[in-house]
Amino acid sequence: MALFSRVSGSVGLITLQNPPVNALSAAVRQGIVDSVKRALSDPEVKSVVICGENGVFCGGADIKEFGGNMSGPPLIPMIHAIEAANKPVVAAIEGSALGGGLELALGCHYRIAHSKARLGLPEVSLGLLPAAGGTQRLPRLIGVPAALDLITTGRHITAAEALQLGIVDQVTKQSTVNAAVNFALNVAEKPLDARRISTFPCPHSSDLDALFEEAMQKVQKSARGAIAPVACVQAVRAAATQPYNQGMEREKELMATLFTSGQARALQYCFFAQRAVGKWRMPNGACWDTSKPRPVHKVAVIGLGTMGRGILVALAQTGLSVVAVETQEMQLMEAKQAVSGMLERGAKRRGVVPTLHNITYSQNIKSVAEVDLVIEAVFEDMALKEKVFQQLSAVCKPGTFLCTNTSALDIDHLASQTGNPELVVGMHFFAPAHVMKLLEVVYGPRSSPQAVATAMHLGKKMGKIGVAVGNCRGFVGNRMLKPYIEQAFFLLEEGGTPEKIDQALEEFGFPMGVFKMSDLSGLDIGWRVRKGDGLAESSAASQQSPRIRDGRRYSPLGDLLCEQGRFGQKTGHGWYQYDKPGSQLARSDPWLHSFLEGYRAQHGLVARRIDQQEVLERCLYVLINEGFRILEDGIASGPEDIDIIYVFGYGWPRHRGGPMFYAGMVGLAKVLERLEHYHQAHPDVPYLQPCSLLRRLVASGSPPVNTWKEVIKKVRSQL
Ligand SMILES: CCC/C=C/C(=O)SCCNC(=O)CCNC(=O)[C@H](O)C(C)(C)COP(=O)([O-])OP(=O)([O-])OC[C@H]1O[C@@H](n2cnc3c(N)ncnc32)[C@H](O)[C@@H]1OP(=O)([O-])[O-]
Repeated sequence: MALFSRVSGSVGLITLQNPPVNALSAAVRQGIVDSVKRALSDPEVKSVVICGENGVFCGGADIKEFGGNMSGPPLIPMIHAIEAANKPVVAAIEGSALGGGLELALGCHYRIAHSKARLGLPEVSLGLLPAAGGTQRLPRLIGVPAALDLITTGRHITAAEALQLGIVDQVTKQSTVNAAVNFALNVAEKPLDARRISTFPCPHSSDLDALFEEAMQKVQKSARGAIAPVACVQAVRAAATQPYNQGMEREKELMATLFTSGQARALQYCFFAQRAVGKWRMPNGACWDTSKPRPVHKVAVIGLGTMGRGILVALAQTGLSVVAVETQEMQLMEAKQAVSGMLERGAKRRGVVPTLHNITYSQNIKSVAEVDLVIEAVFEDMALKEKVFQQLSAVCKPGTFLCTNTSALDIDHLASQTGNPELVVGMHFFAPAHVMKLLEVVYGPRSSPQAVATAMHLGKKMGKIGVAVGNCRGFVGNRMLKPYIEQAFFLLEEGGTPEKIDQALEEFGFPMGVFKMSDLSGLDIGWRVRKGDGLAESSAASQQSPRIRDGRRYSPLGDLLCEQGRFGQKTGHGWYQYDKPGSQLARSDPWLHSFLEGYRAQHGLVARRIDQQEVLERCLYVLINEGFRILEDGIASGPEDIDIIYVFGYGWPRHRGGPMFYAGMVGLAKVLERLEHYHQAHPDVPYLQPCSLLRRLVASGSPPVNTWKEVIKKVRSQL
């Protein structure tokens, strides 16, 4: 709702009230409409201020309402009525003015912002556009290039930038409402014609066509198939080329297409899923309410390879005091130089002072004795990690949390190397760790809820999106990746090429296909794991057929490439060729194609044409199938966990909502039918066998993704 009051004698104060962000729900819109009417009809009121309760102006339209039947007064006429008012209306912006919140402010005649406020039109990240006049007013106010930037990226800007762009008239460090009321008193009798943004001409640059052509190419390149950024450019183009009313019609038309699109549903699902995973819950019911994090003042990072360095940078940037341990002197010196460079560059970008002095470097593990939490990031080798955990357990003060950055190894086994297994959790960062948002917080059967709460809290402080998951080989992300990569290898055997398979996945929306990704991360990593598992035996040494392991189909293609020293980008050759070791531009490699032909001939395989649909179905449905197994096993507490892990850690296109949401969009029955089909064709591939949870969901009528948790609970209670 919205509260109306009269302050300072003649100022009508309208306060939006809808905690926590004063979203424009039907009740709030009704409250604004009623309050504006009251203010305009009250002769004692000479000017009006609109503000939000509890230090937040407005977080925009109520996203929860998008899924249902919209009721209450619509936004557009409400904002028009404010702009058309014959008494000055001032927006007092504290906290956030986002989406419909900023559009409401743009309908006001003046805008005053607190210096800490953030403003923006982030609708594009929800698959929409600012359809309450935002695409038409903002270019008229700040010009086309700046408006295009804000509307197509959805980025939030500071009050200082908003002032510089001309979005706000004044920035204050004091009480914004007081400043706005004083401002309103001063402008009470002033004429308003020059303050109604919809009447402004849109500032024109000399070559509009070239400007929009360039903007369109830019968004199409970065959108990876998302339609909202394209619609945003089209709507701003209407502002630049058509009268206001026609522009509004175009905005409405484009919004109607976006609003009902699957992409908007997927992106809005991601918005809520991201917030849902922050409210983690362990199978025993532990969550924030029951488990408070312990304060962490001093942290240690053990091992300063690529991952350790990234983690160190992310920690130092939070302002925490960090002890960095690397036993090899050369490696320590190199790391120190690299980390300082990363911190300096990061600080320069953000216009802050680099936090180099937060770090103490040491070669001695005993220097971690006084820290509150350790993150181990040594080489991915169980014997080495066991030793480190035994040492940590001996040297750390009682109560120190011991975390491992392993990407797949058994957390419980590592916990068993220590005197206090309840203090051990996984903190699985993604490379580069100071950039990537995702953090899998992995609890073993003995991890205490407080250890999980502390790791989740520290992750949040580091700007990460933490997802708490159970312990199993590869946890959630890498466990699901295994069958995905396996299918890609099988498709190569059957006639595919790395180029065609990658192209199908990139057209789906991944930033890079499976083979380019594998070249980037290094083929030797998977090879080492397969060797450890006894799978990647050289064909001469092996007693079994090179294409079968334990009665299951196996593809030795990756192993064969590694035997040739082709480890990907770092060696200049992998599934593609590169100009030199370390180069990033993947080029098709004729050697690889003739190698594949020779391999097929050797194994009596006849290449067939594999279309895009088969690539997507086999690679993605098998990954989704493993996601259902993870849910069934209770490793992830809900589909949101899996989806957020894939969107933020593995490049799954956000506008497709994550693998589990996508399965719902495709139709669970269809996913099941295609898996059955492929499993029949490849009975020796167990990953293709549909998971029983998927069967149960289909049998229970394929309920929507937000109700799966209930079905899973029932399934698990019956076990
Ligand atoms: C014609 C249409 C044109 C206009 C379209 C729009 O305006 S589209 C909208 C354009 N606007 C946006 O895209 C802005 C979206 N919002 C944000 O970016 C951030 O929430 C924030 C920066 C406002 C506050 O960040 P923070 O870290 O302080 O807090 P937090 O993020 O944790 O959220 C706290 C709680 O509030 C909830 N909630 C939040 N916003 C909305 C909403 N609009 N609606 C409903 N709910 C919303 C959120 O789910 C969470 O609920 P929970 O889990 O506690 O039950």
